[in-house]
Amino acid sequence: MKIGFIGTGNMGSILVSSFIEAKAIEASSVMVTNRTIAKANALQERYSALQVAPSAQEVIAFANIIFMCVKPHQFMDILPSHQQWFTKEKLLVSITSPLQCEELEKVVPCSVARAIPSITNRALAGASLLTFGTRCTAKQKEQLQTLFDSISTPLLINNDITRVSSDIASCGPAFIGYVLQCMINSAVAQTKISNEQATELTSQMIIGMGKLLEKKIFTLPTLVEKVCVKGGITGEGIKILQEDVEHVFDKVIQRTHEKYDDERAKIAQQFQAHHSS
Ligand SMILES: NC(=O)C1=CN([C@@H]2O[C@H](COP(=O)(O)OP(=O)(O)OC[C@H]3O[C@@H](n4cnc5c(N)ncnc54)[C@H](O)[C@@H]3O)[C@@H](O)[C@H]2O)C=CC1
Ligand SMILES: O=C(O)[C@@H]1CCC=N1
Repeated sequence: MKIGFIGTGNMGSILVSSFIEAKAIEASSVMVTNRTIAKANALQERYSALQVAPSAQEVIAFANIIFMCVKPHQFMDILPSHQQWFTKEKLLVSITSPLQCEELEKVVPCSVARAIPSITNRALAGASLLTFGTRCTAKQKEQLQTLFDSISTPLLINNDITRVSSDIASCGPAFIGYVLQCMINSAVAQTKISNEQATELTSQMIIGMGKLLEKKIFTLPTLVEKVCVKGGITGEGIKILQEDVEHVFDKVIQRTHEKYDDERAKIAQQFQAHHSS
């Protein structure tokens, strides 16, 4: 199985590194390209057998599975002009949420799937979100599922919960990372703890919490209950969080969905322009 990557920015590079390190693919079976070729060359420096191509055409011709790791509005810079290279037996995989498989199937003749990764996949952990287009064969589904099994816990999802699932699985590390950084900043500003000490304690806390959940020792609600000793100190802190944080994610989720709708509208225009040209 030969795998191609168009776009080796943040997520393209993370997927290449994770699949190779999980031994799901051999570096010699990978070909990548990127608009700024230096980013693709950086991957070759790490994995010498990996091939770098000067353009998307070589990658599509080489690979059975082609990951499109560019931003949503960049898809139409590439797909229409490369239609003849996406021959029927190939599988195009989009890693971005606003594009739906049905839309991509109208632009390329091959099979299409969507696999939204998470930065957590770089540690061969976390979830990924899979959606298969109508042309995917049983073999292609199995191949993609196996690839993502090696670096994550893949979940099959429908279009109607794509955005919210990606909010949790893919944006979640940024959201929770931001909240934890706020806790560190407040601790440093209000007490004598150093930034280094607060950061180390926070890192160990979140790693430990992840292990509790992984080992299914506690669920999130039982964990909160166990730490909140009746009449104790944690409960006082929780009261403040109830006032200020309880509904904050209503707003976060509303905002991400608004942005998603904007992106989908722009994509619809791009696709409309393509079909009527
Ligand atoms: N960053 C994250 O945690 C996640 C990102 N994604 C999705 O991954 C996609 C890419 O995101 P990032 O990797 O963060 O963005 P990025 O900007 O780091 O990477 C995009 C890459 O595509 C390259 N590119 C653009 N046009 C090209 C073309 N015509 N030919 C070749 N290369 C081209 C750019 O040079 C850049 O290196 C986005 O659609 C995003 O929604 C999905 C899940 C998580
Ligand atoms: O397309 C998405 O939903 C992901 C989530 C983080 C960045 N892009």
